[in-house]
Amino acid sequence: MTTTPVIDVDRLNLVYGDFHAVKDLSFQVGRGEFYALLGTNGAGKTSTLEIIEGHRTATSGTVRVFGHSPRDRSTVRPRMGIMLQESGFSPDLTVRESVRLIGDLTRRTDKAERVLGIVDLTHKAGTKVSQLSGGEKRRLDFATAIYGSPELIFLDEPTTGLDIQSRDDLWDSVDRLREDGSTIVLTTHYLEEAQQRADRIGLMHQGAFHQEGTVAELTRTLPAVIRFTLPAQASALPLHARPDGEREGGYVIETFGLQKDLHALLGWAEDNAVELRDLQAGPTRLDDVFRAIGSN
Ligand SMILES: Nc1ncnc2c1ncn2[C@@H]1O[C@H](COP(=O)(O)OP(=O)(O)OP(=O)(O)O)[C@@H](O)[C@H]1O
Repeated sequence: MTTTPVIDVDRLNLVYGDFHAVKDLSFQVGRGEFYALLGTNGAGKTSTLEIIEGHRTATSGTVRVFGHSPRDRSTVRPRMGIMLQESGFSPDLTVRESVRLIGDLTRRTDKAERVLGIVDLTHKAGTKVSQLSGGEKRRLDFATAIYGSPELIFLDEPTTGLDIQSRDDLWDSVDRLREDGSTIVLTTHYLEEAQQRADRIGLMHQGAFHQEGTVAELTRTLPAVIRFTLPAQASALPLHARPDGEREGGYVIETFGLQKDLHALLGWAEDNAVELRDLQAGPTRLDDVFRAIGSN
């Protein structure tokens, strides 16, 4: 990376009592990057993010955000938007007051009406937080994170509890922020959201990286999969197909040469006048990379 990274984590360790939660973790996030920090439950993602966000002190190691210590709040906080897993808004404040409070805290300038419009909460501006639905609270969290269009935005499980339309709207807003140059750090258990958007993924397990890289780099460690169903009367099997186990008459081909094997399979079906039903073919999904964590 030629320019100073927005986030620079070097041999970070965090110990809770006698439990080593984050172990010698090092990674960087570049300006404008969309970085997803993913992992199994208890892997250490939240602990790591809390240190980067300045909410928690590391046991050892160095963390720099925009070249500064995250504990240097007055320098760093105005440049960060944070959407935590659980919002900490006072239930007695109205929606508008909550947004303005974050504005005061971060010393960013913006209009509450603008961000409330983005998350479709304009009509709730005068409503108390305690009277919002779960999804509306989540949208308020997002509105406060993007108030003043910060350079660096942390999204911790941003779409949990959101309906499809709200999810799409949220990702549209994130896309626009990225076009304007914002850096995004995402944690989520909805892996397809990360798979679709992240430039790079840090996949944590038991306090350390299991893998780090682009989606393509992570998924190419496992074979692509072709699935299909054969009619009962089919006598021979194509290529190295094996029974699916989950579907009667279903077969699976695992391959590191997807295009070549798919071509061969279609040729075999043509030559043998066999109809391949429910044919699906595609690269490994991030879910499969996750499932493989425990097995290697
Ligand atoms: N305050 C604490 N005191 C002691 N142990 C803690 C504390 N906070 C977290 N832990 C432990 O540290 C480990 C990492 O927790 P962390 O919340 O960072 O994981 P995570 O990757 O965010 O998990 P999840 O996906 O389940 O939210 C867990 O085993 C957790 O039980």
